[in-house]
Amino acid sequence: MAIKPHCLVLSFPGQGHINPMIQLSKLLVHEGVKVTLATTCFYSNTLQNVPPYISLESISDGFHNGGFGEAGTFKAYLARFWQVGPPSLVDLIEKLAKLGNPIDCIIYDSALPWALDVAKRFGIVGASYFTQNTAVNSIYYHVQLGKIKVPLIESEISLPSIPKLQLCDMPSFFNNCEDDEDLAVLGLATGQFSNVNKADWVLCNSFYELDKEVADWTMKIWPKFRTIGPNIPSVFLDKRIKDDEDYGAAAFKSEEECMEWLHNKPNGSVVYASFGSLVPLDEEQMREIAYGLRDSNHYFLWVVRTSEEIKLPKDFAKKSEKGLVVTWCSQLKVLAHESVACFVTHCGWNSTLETLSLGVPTIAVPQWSDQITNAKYMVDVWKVGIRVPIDEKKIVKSEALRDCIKEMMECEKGKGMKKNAMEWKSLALKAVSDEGGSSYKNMIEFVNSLFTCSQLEVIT
Ligand SMILES: O=c1ccn([C@@H]2O[C@H](COP(=O)(O)OP(=O)(O)O[C@H]3O[C@H](CO)[C@@H](O)[C@H](O)[C@H]3O)[C@@H](O)[C@H]2O)c(=O)[nH]1
Repeated sequence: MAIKPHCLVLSFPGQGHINPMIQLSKLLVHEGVKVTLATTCFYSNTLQNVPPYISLESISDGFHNGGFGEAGTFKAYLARFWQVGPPSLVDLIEKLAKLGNPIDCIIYDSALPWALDVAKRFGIVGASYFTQNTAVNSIYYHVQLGKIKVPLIESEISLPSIPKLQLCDMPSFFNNCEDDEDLAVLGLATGQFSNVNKADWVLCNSFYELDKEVADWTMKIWPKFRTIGPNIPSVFLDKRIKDDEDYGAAAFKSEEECMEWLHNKPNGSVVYASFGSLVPLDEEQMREIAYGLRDSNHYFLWVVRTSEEIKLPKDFAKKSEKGLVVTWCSQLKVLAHESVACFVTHCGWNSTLETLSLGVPTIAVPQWSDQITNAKYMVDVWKVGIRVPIDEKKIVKSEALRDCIKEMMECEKGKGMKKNAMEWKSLALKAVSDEGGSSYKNMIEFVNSLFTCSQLEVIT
């Protein structure tokens, strides 16, 4: 007879959220926990290849035919979701209980704080899961407390356990929060902390060694704060989960042919560029990136999502002697490929953890939100990257990008950053290793607590 706790893992609809949460789900299953993964109805229908051992369920956000797109604005989307989501989550929990599948714990995306109230209503464990950097979380927490104001008046800010940050290193909203949409996203970011002090656990997709000071500080605020990352497919780090080489939750289709293109390039010769799943670039920025990559005269592989392709300059070939543009790729396989030398990145938190875990130095072109602060850490704290300067219109010019690529690929500075990135790779691996790694120990502590929680299902 075996006893398995049952976790409901609830993700905000978005690639940057579902990727680490599905990875967390796989780890839980590997440690003997039963997992149901849930996200919104529309988003769950777009997911491809969720592993069969994870049940997929959905809740309503009020927009069954098109998620954000149908809502028109992000503000309207969140308002409706916050109204419809909680009762829909209640229905799901009741449905699973009726089917003989009661939930023992909800691990909810910290962006959905109302899920904790639902967990409390059912008397089950509520664990908040943060998909962003601990330092960024601390910044938003201080906004929630009213200790930092937006927009920021000071030019520099000092927070406990974080290096002094200039205004230009703070999440984008501190500089530019003029419209309702930015305010809605800022509200989402600070709302993560509205009730987190009541959470039974506060989990974070990071690892202790990456930022010990802020992790120690956070543990003083929330004693049940634990770093359990990097939550990336196992093949690229600890290899504990067999054949786990893909998140399995892509809403985009990967163009696998780019792997063949990479195989034919010399080791350490290719610049990989991607701006994640969400942020649109404006046409001028797209043109400057295109020419910067081209003029570097190095091989480049660039991900331009289908919705962005229209903005490519008319004279820019998607396939040329030096370059290849694809609409999506298996980013981890690309970063792990020996021909890839560096990563031109928007510094989304998943891309940041992935590049550190695979020892690839970065050329930072942050766009928005937490990406700005992640870039600061890449350059000044972890020392794995160069940030491309912006002009007075906040555009990265092609010459600036070209020069940074040349510096990374052709100068001693680039070699130093590669060395540092390889050291982070080794620390990330140690953190998830089952031989006493910090994230591994934290994960086991959390899982063990689930095995002792009250509403356990007995499986014969
Ligand atoms: O061709 C591609 C491009 C991306 N990815 C994956 O898509 C994810 C992208 O995530 P991330 O790098 O975090 O970027 P966003 O999609 O932009 O993520 C959003 O969510 C993140 C987590 O909250 C935030 O840090 C970002 O600022 C926010 O834009 C990563 O796992 C990538 O490996 C691919 O698999 N193939």
